[in-house]
Amino acid sequence: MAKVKKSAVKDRRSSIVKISVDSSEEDFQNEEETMAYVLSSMVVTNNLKAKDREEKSGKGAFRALNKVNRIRNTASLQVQLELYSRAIAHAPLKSYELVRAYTERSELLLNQGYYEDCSKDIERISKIGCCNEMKADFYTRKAKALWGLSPRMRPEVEKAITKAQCWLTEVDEETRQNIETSLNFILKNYALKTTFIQHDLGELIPPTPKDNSRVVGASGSIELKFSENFGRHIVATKDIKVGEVIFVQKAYSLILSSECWYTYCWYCSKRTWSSVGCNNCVNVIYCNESCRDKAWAEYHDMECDIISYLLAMGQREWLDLMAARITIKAIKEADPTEKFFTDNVHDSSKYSTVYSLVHDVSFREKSEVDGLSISSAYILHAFALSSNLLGDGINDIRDCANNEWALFLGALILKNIRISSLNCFSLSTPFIDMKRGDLLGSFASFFNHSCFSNVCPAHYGNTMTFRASQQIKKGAQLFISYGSSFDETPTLQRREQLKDDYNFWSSEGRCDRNRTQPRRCSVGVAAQDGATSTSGQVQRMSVWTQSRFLFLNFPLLKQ
Ligand SMILES: C[S@@+](CC[C@H](N)C(=O)[O-])C[C@H]1O[C@@H](n2cnc3c(N)ncnc32)[C@H](O)[C@@H]1O
Repeated sequence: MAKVKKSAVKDRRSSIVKISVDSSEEDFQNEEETMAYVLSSMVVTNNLKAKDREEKSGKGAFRALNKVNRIRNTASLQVQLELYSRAIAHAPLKSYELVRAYTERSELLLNQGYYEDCSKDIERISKIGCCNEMKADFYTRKAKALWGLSPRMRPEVEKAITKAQCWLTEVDEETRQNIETSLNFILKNYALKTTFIQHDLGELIPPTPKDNSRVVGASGSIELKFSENFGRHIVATKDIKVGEVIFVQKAYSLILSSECWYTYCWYCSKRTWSSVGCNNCVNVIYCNESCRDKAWAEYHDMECDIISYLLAMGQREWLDLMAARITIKAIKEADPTEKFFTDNVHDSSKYSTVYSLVHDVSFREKSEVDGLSISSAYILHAFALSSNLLGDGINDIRDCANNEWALFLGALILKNIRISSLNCFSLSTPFIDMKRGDLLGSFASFFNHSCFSNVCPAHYGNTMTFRASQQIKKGAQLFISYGSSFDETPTLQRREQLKDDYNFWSSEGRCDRNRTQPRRCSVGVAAQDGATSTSGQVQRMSVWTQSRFLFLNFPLLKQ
């Protein structure tokens, strides 16, 4: 589970509205009362206008293009590709700047052996169309990329070469000679560079269990229970073997970390080298047109402007974006008060299941609790500015305090930000020790914590998977670990952290025992069982490493 950074909610940089909230004397009954208080406490210094958010412009695209040209000889490939993605996101649709950004990026991708990605960019350029002087160069690059894809593309390569030759009349003498040399070289002996292989770990995602009649995506070996001590929790209905798939679901919502905004897809979270931008805003990129269209249909049609306004206000935290996204999805589903089992079935793709998640943050530090309320006011402000959800009547954000519908929406946002702060999972990146985002999935949030967890989460793209990392006896509770470095954290510190972040004093199983010896992790157990092993003894791996290891090795376990 991700922990909310306390500094993040305290440090608000916005100069648009200033809010000072001291709710210590107040006793709010519900989220609406809290929002009414916060909204009426706002001091508006400068109401945000439509022109204040960043819009697509040739200038914005050029800024990124010029930068990449300045640092070309020193910057890494990744930095250059990120700048091209920025340029593409900022360039107006069908503009010269967009064609230039795709052209330069396709050249870079070609030189690096990313033939498939290069071909995608070439396809996009041909859809927009480029000027006649660029066409000879364009078809030459196309010929190289096609040949790089497969020697079987030879007929298409030759077609592209013929087209390139046709357009040679449009270029100056020096360029013509260069292109001709290049074309002759392709025809005779164009030496293929090694093709860059992109690992798609999607094939390692286990099949989704279908044998639980009450929980979509869950195995029939588990059920949801409730007790005073643990609240809702998951219990084994039969013996579960190491490696067994417990639960697979598409995350209800996924927000990328800000450092990944122009390198990973905003919809599926996969790394992208040939991104496309949103047709409207400059803030998001997708790995392809299909992810862009799905995001637009599911939430980005509303979210697009809201993110732009939030960024203009200086609100860049994942938690703010997560709460806005969930609220939008709830509005689109339009039945946020449904019970969390609809027709007796828990379906994690429905907002009603998110609505029921734990959201009581009253045990947290007051500044943090107030920070969440203030963030919600900013998000509501962005909703009011960017959509007609609140009608035309809201000129000043303080008006929301007296508007019934605005208060309802504000309360929903506050609830969602609280839910997000208590229930999200970190999304790590295979092979790199880097957090690339945060995920929310409703049923996934019913796993309680144990420092000796028996279930291992591993998320790929926007799919969340949970497998047994130890044998689990019928009747036993299933636990995950809420901390990624708990293996190295002394018991008292671990327990205090859990108390601060989640309000329980961990006493389950052996949580209270001090760890002086590194414990043998469950992969080691699997290895001993003879299922798979690299070294036979895998010890003392962090939970993060363990989950990655499990994720990569379980397909072997199945054999
Ligand atoms: C993400 S929720 C887990 C599901 C939760 N039990 C429920 O009823 O929805 C996290 C909350 O569960 C409870 N919890 C998690 N692990 C626990 C444990 N080992 N002992 C007691 N309570 C625990 C805490 O109240 C914590 O804030």
